[in-house]
Amino acid sequence: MNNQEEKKYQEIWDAVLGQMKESGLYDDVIYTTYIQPSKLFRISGDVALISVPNNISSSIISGNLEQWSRCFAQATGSDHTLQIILNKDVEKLMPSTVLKKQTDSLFEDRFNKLYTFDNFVVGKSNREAYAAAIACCNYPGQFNNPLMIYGNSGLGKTHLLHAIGNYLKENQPEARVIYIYSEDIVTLLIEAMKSKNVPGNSVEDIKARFMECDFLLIDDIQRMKQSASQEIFFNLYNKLIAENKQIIITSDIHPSELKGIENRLISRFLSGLKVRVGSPEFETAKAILKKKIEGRNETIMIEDEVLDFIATKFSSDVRKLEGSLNELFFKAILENPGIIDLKFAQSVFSDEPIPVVEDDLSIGKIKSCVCEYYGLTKNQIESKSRTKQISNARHIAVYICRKHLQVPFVKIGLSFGNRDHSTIMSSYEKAKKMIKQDPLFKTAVEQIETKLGIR
Ligand SMILES: Nc1ncnc2c1ncn2[C@@H]1O[C@H](COP(=O)(O)OP(=O)(O)OP(=O)(O)O)[C@@H](O)[C@H]1O
Repeated sequence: MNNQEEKKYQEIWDAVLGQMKESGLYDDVIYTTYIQPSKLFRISGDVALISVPNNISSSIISGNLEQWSRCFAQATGSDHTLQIILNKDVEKLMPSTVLKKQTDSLFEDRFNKLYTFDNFVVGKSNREAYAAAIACCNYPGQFNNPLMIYGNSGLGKTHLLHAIGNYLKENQPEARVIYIYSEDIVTLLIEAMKSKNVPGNSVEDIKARFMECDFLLIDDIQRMKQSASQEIFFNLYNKLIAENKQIIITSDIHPSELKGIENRLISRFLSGLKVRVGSPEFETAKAILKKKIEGRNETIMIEDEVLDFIATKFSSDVRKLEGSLNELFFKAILENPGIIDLKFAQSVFSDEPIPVVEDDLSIGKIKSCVCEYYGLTKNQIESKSRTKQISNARHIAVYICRKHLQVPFVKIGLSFGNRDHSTIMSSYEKAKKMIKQDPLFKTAVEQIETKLGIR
């Protein structure tokens, strides 16, 4: 109930009490003790709920209910059935704190100001999702409804939802936007089901509030698991779509793999646009790191090579990329190395497992092709062996990786038995030299390139 409503109820009830007092029906002490503390709790349709402190008050008022009803009609100008309830039962009719808090704040601006489109680094892995998000802001409900953004944890899905919210606030301030976690919708609907007789908080009321939105942004739909509320959500969802309200949903798995969500709902999700955000490729990961460093006011310098190292090591999850920066700067404050160089970074992350690098497929392909050419195993090419055949094969593989994938030496090193970047760099230089000096070596390189279809 808002303040205005509360004030109105107070005025009505004061008028009713005034008339009843004047009627002389009650002794002064009875009136002050048992009647004056009563309140008009709520008017719902043609029912008015009167709350009283105890059973005695209830019996006294109920004993002259007709007269009370007449006074009430005079005060409000219409007929109502009066129902008396005890204060202690009012609690039961009140919306739970969760429900109240959440419905009150449905349209609140909950967007993290740092999560904007400008701060979102766009690369191959997320371009589609970025473009679709912007399109939804500008053409709501028209093309991509719903828009499902899915992908592993920590890859920027929530960032995009917040970016939409921030963008709309700036460019379409009149747009009504709800941002909500899927489990909060469930809580809200279940609470509404429980308070079905509470005016203002029934399922229909909650649905009506959702219908006021122009954009519904639902984060982490994979957590929506309560079947009891899904029927209601299903109806609400259909109504929103029918009225061209733009729905944007994130999920950490492809919508077709969602568990615990009714098939008919999944098929609705599948009918919209589904865009995946993947792990950032090396350049994007590095650009994200740079962006995050820009946003910090660090005085300590960080060498570019270190960014290569981190971008290679942690690119499977942007949250980990950020975490690694935090860790680096934290350790740098403690140990004061002057500048954060590769050696320092390697020492900080020496316990981290060697990652499976995303582009490994290409590096892996090159390695396999070289191994096949020389009749070696993958273990041999990655080993520390310096026999001519094995080291030549390794130099060629490193050379081709660097030349054709343009990946940093640090990254190649991780795929070659976690070798140091300087070792890989010298392997590459050796290969370049041998191509000039040794025709057999040069032919081997060319034949392998031909086999790989890159010549
Ligand atoms: N392309 C990007 N540009 C800039 N920052 C990014 C990018 N992708 C992710 N981030 C940052 O990574 C962090 C994690 O992103 P976010 O919370 O959006 O991930 P998520 O995909 O929603 O993960 P979850 O599924 O666990 O909720 C955030 O700080 C976000 O700003």
